[in-house]
Amino acid sequence: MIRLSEVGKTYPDGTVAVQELDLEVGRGEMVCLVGPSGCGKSTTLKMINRLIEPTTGRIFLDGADVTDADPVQLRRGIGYVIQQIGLFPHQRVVTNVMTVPLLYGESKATARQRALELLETVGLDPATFADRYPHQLSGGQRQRVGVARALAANPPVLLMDEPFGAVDPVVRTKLQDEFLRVQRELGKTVVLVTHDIDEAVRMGDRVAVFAAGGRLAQYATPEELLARPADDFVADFVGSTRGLRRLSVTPIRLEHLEPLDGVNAGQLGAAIDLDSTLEEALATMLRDDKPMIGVKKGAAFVGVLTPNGVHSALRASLR
Ligand SMILES: Nc1ncnc2c1ncn2[C@@H]1O[C@H](COP(=O)(O)OP(=O)(O)OP(=O)(O)O)[C@@H](O)[C@H]1O
Repeated sequence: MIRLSEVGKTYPDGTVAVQELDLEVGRGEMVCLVGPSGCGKSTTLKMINRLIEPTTGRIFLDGADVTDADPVQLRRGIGYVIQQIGLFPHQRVVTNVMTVPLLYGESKATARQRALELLETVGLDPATFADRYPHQLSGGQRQRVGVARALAANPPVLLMDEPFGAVDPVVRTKLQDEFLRVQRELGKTVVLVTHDIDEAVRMGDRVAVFAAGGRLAQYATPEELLARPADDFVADFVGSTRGLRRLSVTPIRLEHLEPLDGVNAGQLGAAIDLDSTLEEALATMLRDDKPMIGVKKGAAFVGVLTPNGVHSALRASLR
């Protein structure tokens, strides 16, 4: 869907922001670009919608070279969400979200209807929020409006630059969850820039770790990245607690469960779903102060997970 081929960007003052970058993002995939400050993440993102022109290399969108496209036309097909969301301060929330569909020539009634639906999608009750002005919203709510506005044109591709940056950790997790849900529902192709490795492994189907000068240090699934960092730089960047982080990206599997027979109900914490991560499982055990938890698939119990099971699952994910 998106392909960067030997893309480089040297700014006029000689700063090499990105060098020889090769990167592919599949249709419907969510890719996170992560790395220390100044390593070229935003530059890379902005080259995809040509807010910045690459110095070398080519960028393809659906097989077509983006440098052949009319930049304005190109950007209409690509949603763009930034941290300083850039809402129009003197327009109501609903009008902010309607802007792009109106630009496309949709009727006011259709655009309004769509804007109201999108507010609902991003978890803002239209009855409460549609007629407010941006300054009457919290930071997290404003960011949701930003996401709704980017979705309004129904673009197949979304570029997001630190979209959940300016909010506290609790709201941040909530926004991430909501966005993951929206993404699963709508199947957009997303490239998301973040400096937060936790956000990257939580959100990304794949994670691209950038090093200084826009060098791609590793491009892998979160599991792979945390289990097998490609070099010392990546190992250092994902941090010495990567073992703990792996809990959040490793699923529970049937083969790591023990049978339910013979287990005393008093030993069990609340049951969790087989789709949960090891992190959720361990968190439930700790919260309920129980040595094991029941695991369900739908309504049926399928077994019991113990800390030993968590350990085996982590080890198995390395193989
Ligand atoms: N217009 C510009 N002119 C010269 N250098 C620039 C320009 N824009 C960015 N840079 C430099 O290019 C490098 C990459 O910047 P970029 O914004 O892409 O990094 P980033 O990884 O997104 O950083 P951050 O996480 O801090 O936002 C930095 O060294 C930055 O100072």
